[in-house]
Amino acid sequence: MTDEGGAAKTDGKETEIDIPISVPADGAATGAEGAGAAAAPAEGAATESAADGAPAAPAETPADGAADPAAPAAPAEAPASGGDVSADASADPSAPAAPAGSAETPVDPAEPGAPAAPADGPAETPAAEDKVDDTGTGEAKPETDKVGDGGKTDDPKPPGEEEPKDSLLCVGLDPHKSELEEDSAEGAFRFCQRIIEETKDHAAAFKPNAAFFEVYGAAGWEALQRTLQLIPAEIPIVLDAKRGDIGSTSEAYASSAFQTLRCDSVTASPYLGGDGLQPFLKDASRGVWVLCKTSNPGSQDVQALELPNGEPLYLHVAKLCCGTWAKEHQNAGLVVGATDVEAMQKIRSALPDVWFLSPGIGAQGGDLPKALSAGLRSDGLGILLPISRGISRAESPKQMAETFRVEINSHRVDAPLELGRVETEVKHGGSTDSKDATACHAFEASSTLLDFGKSAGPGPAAKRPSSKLCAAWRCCGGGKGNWLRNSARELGVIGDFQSGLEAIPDPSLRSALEDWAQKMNLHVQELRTFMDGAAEPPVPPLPGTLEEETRAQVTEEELQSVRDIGRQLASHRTGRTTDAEEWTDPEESAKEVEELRRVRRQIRYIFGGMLQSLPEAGTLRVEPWLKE
Ligand SMILES: O=c1ccn([C@@H]2O[C@H](COP(=O)(O)O)[C@@H](O)[C@H]2O)c(=O)[nH]1
Repeated sequence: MTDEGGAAKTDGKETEIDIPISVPADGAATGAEGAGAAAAPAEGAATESAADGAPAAPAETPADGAADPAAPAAPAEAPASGGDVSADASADPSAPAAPAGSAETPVDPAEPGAPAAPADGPAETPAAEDKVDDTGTGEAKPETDKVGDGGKTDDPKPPGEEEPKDSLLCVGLDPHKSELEEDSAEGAFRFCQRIIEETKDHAAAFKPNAAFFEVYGAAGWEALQRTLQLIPAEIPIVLDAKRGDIGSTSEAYASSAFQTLRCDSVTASPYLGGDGLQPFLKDASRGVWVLCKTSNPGSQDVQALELPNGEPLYLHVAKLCCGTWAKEHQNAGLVVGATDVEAMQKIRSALPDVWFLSPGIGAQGGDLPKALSAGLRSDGLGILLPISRGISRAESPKQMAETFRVEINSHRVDAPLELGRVETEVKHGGSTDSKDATACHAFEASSTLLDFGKSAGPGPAAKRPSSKLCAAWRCCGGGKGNWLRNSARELGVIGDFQSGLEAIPDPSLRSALEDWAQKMNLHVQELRTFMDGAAEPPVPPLPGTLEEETRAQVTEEELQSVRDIGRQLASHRTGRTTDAEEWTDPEESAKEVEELRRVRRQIRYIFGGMLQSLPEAGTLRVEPWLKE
């Protein structure tokens, strides 16, 4: 699932894909959405019976489902109204669709190309005509009819104009028997109907777990199919079925998940190897979430085994999967439980762009802030957080979904800085200078912004370099209203350019950074005036005009100056000077010196011969010329 995974279309709307199966919609989250932070889950709890991590979600008893502490039964009558949830098509690159993300090819956070897994955008679904009739009626159901009301929305917006969902929350649909009003397939269906209806405005994706339907036999399977049809067409579906078998059997599993059930992505086990996953991976418009480091305590038993090279098995799986098996379409994401922050960090360091599906928040006790800090990509995306009981068992699933979404988003603001700190820690071999890291992060963000700004512009999301950051810069030159708002919102992520600069000891570097920060803050201010409606964004210059050329030149110059600052900053970080020679890799320079010596020998040989043959040769002194 890479952000570049291409445009994904669902229901006629284009979105950029980042991940394999449609992911969360738009990027940037600002804490401003509502504060209400949900209480952070108990730290470190990784057992199911541990503290309940969800804001106010009841802790789970060991035996799932059985002794459920008075879980409020879900009223079953909620009508399935259509989805008016819109996937972010504009700013985001990353709507979850399929997991994306390649191992070795870091996708540009800001953009481009999130790992094929949860793609930054809904994965394409097959055309309606191609769909297999799964209704038993003999009629193929058009994709838009996935929504309970026939796919209609109250206020349909033209493609590209939808409001961003701005969520990384994946609502789990796990109809535990103990939570049903009626222990039957119909009871399971009604439970899901209510959850979908109440949470769809906050869900970046839905994740039904097949087990809870299969338990009711044929009627349960039918309930699953009916449930899937209630999910608004623009919200991607992660089928949690943990498939994977020998290739020929996986073909049937893949066909069941993608054609029969029309899900956008599916969870699968890596332990049968690449051939067992290929049937799921071969369709670029679908995604696979490969079980990498699961959220249960027993994941330590096998997944964490240490390989001879010192690497845990899960890390090897992650690299193999995203770097080799899913290389072609980058449509694999990784299931990395939010209960193991260390594993999240390790995998994130190795695979900066891959999407994670990270269950474990809520009933399993995962620590949300820590998980986000460890797993978010530097663009504030890259994780889908599936939460089932933490939402379904709340008195109001609707409110709980909102609380989770807001809570998650509030951490997305800080996480990149925190990531920067972690990176710096690594680079410094353990010593931490978080202020310095803050500056580094800010620099990186701005440099990305400039890079993307150069090619950004209004137009179909899939054609833009995706990213929120790009919009931020260039939107001064004329994004559409929606895009502009998104951009400005996204600036919340990188808005405080000043922070930490006073900690830079080198006065010239500090002053360069301050100049740059001032400039970036002016852009932020300008964007805010557009956002407030106090000013209209300027009409973008026509391509090829003098104004356009001047703008391009200014951008190029600024880009250069930001790069210079970057070099200084890196120099400050590493303790090396910016002197070009000292930056040279010693091995490389040894090779270069050797090559120069070889060339010099040749010159000496050729010219020496020529000179010797000249009549004046006897009076010429060649050696000094040929000395170093
Ligand atoms: O590592 C994994 C993989 C999958 N799951 C599934 O996610 C949900 C979690 O439910 P909660 O109620 O939010 O704990 C459930 O369907 C699991 O089977 C997981 O938990 N961990």
